[in-house]
Amino acid sequence: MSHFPAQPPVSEAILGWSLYFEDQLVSGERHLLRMRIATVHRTKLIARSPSGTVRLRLSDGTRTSGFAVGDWVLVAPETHLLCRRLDRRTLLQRHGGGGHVTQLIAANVDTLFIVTSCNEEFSPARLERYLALANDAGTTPVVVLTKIDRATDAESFRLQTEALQRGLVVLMLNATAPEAAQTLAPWCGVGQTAAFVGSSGVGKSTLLNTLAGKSAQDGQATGPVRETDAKGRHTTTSRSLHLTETGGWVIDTPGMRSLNLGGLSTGLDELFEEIVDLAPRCRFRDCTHAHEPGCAVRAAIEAKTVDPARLDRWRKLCDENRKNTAVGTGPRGKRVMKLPDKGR
Ligand SMILES: Nc1nc2c(ncn2[C@@H]2O[C@H](COP(=O)(O)OP(=O)(O)OP(=O)(O)O)[C@@H](O)[C@H]2O)c(=O)[nH]1
Ligand SMILES: [Zn+2]
Repeated sequence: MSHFPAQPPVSEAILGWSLYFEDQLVSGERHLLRMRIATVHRTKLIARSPSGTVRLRLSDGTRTSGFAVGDWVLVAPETHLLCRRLDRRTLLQRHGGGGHVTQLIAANVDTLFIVTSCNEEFSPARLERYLALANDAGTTPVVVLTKIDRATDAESFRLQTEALQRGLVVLMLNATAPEAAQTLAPWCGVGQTAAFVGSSGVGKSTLLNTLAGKSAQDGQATGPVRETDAKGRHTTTSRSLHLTETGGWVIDTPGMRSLNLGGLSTGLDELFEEIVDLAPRCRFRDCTHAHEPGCAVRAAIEAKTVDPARLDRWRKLCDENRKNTAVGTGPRGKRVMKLPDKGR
């Protein structure tokens, strides 16, 4: 029924299999095939196995929305029936906003390449959202600054980016140059998985094609499956897993325009460490760093060791996260807060 272009055979190690997943197998599961979800559609799941790509058979009632690109699954050898999803090492997920639906972006991702350009597209506030997402998912964020060939002040973009999180790796490149693959190669080694996020036009597809050794014609521009949305428009909705020339995997994440934060645990603390670290030195344990005497954060702002804009954005993101973490029900304007449903 479905036809797929021939895929080169790969080993399980290249596919990203590790002890973390091996340890989850129970007796009676060793004969099952181990595959990684390559694309998630509304009614079907496509998986990558060491020998190629297959469409999985799903038992009645299986909802594809519970799976993410990059997931490891166990599959019956002959029938290709999906038996079980293994626990994820990392999970990138997006909050729907308004407190409701969480959308799975990708699973078992080691590195999140956050792509932005050295031009007016650059926004510290947007980068912080992606960083919080990466931190919370357990993935390593790497910011990729593109279009350095068109910028006269690329260095200032690098400095601004490095100030966003302690120890943050920032790469600078021209996405259209072949050397770009070399710059990203340390995060794309055998068995490693990376995902790309960023606004439209920053160079994600260009980088993905370079890493996967594809030309623009057979690459990402024509790669994703197009589906028709509710308004009859064609939108690129599917994320997919691509093998890189260095033995790693990259996942593109089309259609991520806005990024609402919600349900985060430690992601924001890691991002705003310079502020969080100071709080225990404030006179009051519940200091809001707004007007209280003896506030260590305000003192640091006075001393110019903390950027006041960071304090503002930290507050805003914490508020947003808090608001979206509890699900609002009841009529508008009179919100009854309740905790998110169990087992989601
Ligand atoms: N000069 C230069 N052009 C670039 C660079 N990065 C991307 N471009 C160009 O910018 C345009 C958009 O790049 P894409 O790779 O399609 O951007 P994208 O992030 O995949 O965008 P979407 O598919 O809309 O999400 C293309 O014409 C690229 O050739 C760069 O570093 N330097
Ligand atoms: Zn304070």
